[in-house]
Amino acid sequence: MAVSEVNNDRGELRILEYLDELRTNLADYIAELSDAAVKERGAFSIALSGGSLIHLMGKLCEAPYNKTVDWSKWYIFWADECVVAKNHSNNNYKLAKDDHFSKVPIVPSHVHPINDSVSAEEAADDYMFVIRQLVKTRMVSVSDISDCPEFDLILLGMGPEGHIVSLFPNHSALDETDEWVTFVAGSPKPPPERITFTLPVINSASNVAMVVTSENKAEAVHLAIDYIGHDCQPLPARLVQPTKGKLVWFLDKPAASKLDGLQFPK
Ligand SMILES: O=C1O[C@H](COP(=O)(O)O)[C@@H](O)[C@H](O)[C@H]1O
Repeated sequence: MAVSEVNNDRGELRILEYLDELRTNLADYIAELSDAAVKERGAFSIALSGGSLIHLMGKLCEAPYNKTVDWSKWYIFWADECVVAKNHSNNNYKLAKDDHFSKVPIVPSHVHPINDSVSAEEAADDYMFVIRQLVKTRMVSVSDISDCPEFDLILLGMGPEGHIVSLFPNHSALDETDEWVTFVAGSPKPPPERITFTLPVINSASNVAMVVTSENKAEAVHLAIDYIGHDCQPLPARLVQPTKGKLVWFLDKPAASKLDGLQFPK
């Protein structure tokens, strides 16, 4: 059973009782956005995070989506990446490829992993350059209100302390407004070196999905959605506020359990 409610300030909330329902709902959502973007402009630009999100989008490799989605029009990016080799278990590209993209007919040249053979700082610069080329050819749109790329969809997970991509609470990378991609050294969650989209890029996307499951994230979900106090720094997840785009939260019941005023039908 699903509770779907719109919270004007913090986007649309889709709360699913069972993980299997969440997986189907998420696959439907991604497939619909892909269809719409391909119809409108002939391409679908999607940026992924790592972690549990990748397993939760697994239904896209199954029927009917494996046959109905126009994979040849997908352009795939990573919203964050650990600075480790591509065959390392912490590599977000490897996770997505093993679980997902090796199973559907994506065009290999449309897949844009982060360079793993240079330093974190160089990898961030290099990735900005890659995205800039795709913006020039309009495979990635450009925002008309910032000079940022406007991805059709950015998929985000969230850590139990409210971090998104590799933007951690109270970290200076949260304040980065000049660069599209930045690097993080000494990440509180291993591995220590990462590269990440910055908030202006996330907030310039046409669609942003926050996909969060399990009870250990319930407090951070509450703070990111309900909390309006001014006495402390907001969680990174609360700073996800697309300027013109649409924000949708996909939550399971345990992750949503601390939301104010939430009632599941009996
Ligand atoms: O460090 C990271 O963690 C978040 C959340 O991961 P999860 O496994 O708890 O869902 C992930 O979205 C991000 O890409 C990753 O770098």
